[in-house]
Amino acid sequence: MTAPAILTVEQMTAADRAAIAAGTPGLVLMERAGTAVAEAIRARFKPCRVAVLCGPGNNGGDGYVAARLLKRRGWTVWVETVGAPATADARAMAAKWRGETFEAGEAGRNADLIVDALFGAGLTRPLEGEAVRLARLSRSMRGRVVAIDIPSGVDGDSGKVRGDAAFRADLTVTFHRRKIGHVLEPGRAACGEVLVADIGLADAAQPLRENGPALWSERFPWPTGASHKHVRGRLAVVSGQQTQTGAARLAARAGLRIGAGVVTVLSPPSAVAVNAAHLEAIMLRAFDNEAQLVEGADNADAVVIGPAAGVTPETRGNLFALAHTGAAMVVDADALTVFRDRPGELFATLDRDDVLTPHPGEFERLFPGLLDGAPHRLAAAREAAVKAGAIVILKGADTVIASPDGRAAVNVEDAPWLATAGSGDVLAGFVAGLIAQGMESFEAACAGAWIHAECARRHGPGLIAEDLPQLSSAVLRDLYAARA
Ligand SMILES: NC(=O)C1=CN([C@@H]2O[C@H](COP(=O)(O)OP(=O)(O)OC[C@H]3O[C@@H](n4cnc5c(N)ncnc54)[C@H](OP(=O)(O)O)[C@@H]3O)[C@@H](O)[C@H]2O)[C@@H](O)CC1
Ligand SMILES: Nc1ncnc2c1ncn2[C@@H]1O[C@H](COP(=O)(O)OP(=O)(O)O)[C@@H](O)[C@H]1O
Ligand SMILES: [K+]
Repeated sequence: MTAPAILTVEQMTAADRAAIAAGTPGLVLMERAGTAVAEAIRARFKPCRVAVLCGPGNNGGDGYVAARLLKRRGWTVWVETVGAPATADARAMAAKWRGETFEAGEAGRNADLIVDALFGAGLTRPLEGEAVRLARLSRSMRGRVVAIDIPSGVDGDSGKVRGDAAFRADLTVTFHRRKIGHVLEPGRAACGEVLVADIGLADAAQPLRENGPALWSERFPWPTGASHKHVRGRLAVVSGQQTQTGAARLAARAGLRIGAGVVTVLSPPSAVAVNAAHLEAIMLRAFDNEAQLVEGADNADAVVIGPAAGVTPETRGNLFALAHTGAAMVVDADALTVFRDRPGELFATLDRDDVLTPHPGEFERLFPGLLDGAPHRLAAAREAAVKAGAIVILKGADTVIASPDGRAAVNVEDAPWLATAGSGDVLAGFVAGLIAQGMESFEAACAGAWIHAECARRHGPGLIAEDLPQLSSAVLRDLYAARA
């Protein structure tokens, strides 16, 4: 089982060319593409009046095919063009279309459903003129817009809108694999549901992967009959001061739930009483200086440092001290922010199996200008991983996980319920809990991020961070039942 790849436009074009070179004509690929679109529409909508908006390139070519096939099934269909067909394949498909054709804006009637076949991967400049008007119209047609390949105006390589207008679709039918523009915002939201249709192409090498069990489940660290708690993995979590202890406990609980055998909260003296009052299976050890912290983390396989740790010199010192213990570090929140003026010191301390878990604000503090300067957040995360020499989880609706060795994955399913205080602390605990059990750090980061989002999806509205560790049990049970 391999996780589905996510391609750049160039990789997609290469796959397309390879198929044509191997003997499948472009027209056959286009017929398959248009067929997939027509089938998807027939599966989701009742017969209605359809306007297929066809651009000059091969995206328009797919549109002519879909129009023909829907009309053959008795649907009322017309084509509205923005530019005459300009590629050989699009011209051939336009010639096979025998129905009504208008220049966009001249049909003089309204459709129940519009199919956006204006531009796909080949969009080279912002939408103009009539295309802009149609893109704006699509925004007011909720429930009635299908995009072919990608909503026109969205850049396939970044998810960004070229210029200031792009289509918004309810369903996007793309081919072979998702492209980056389907998974990164705002393109991701503009796509609506994404259906990936197989048109018989082969995969490219070293691509971005969809994050999901196929990527890591074969190497998930399940206990065996010979396991005992110390073998299962030891996790330590550094607590903040007296009034800031909840975040560390959330991380600790998450680590325990996800299977670490022994979890210890390492607490400054001021916070020992409050931590003690709230911990049961999780152990507690006080530390008053770096030496005691290292002693407390002795034998830990992984540590979490940062959640509500305090943006203080002590947090920096604690991180440096833990870096020498041999435990893999998951560095989150305050332990990221505290290096804002000296990120190089953090990077010099990290090993390649350490994990940084910044949200975009923390990312900007460590890698100033990188998010805005990079073509998209995947590229930013990849560059950050190389710079830091560690795994980077760039959090958000479209969470990206990147390794300095070039591997990268992205969460493709929505989990908006995670936008709640403390959920990031739980993520840090999940990831560290998996690393403690011996899972390789990139795969642990991917598994932690996917399980985190899956917990939220299963719970839905009303989720609070405290719910997440408990919710992981059902997700783990299903993964366990599905293991090979
Ligand atoms: N790859 C595959 O395997 C398969 C791909 N398939 C399909 O092909 C699609 C990609 O086709 P494509 O490369 O022809 O690009 P597409 O966007 O249709 O048109 C580019 C044309 O538009 C023009 N143009 C660009 N921007 C413009 C603007 N703002 N305003 C006006 N014009 C603009 C641009 O002109 P230029 O900039 O070059 O002057 C060029 O002439 C893909 O999305 C999928 O649907 C399937 O058939 C199955 C197999
Ligand atoms: N709209 C969203 N959709 C999916 N996940 C989200 C969304 N908003 C936030 N998240 C996730 O919620 C978590 C929030 O973490 P973080 O910002 O560190 O919050 P906190 O510090 O309160 O724990 C991250 O894992 C992030 O990816
Ligand atoms: K399109």
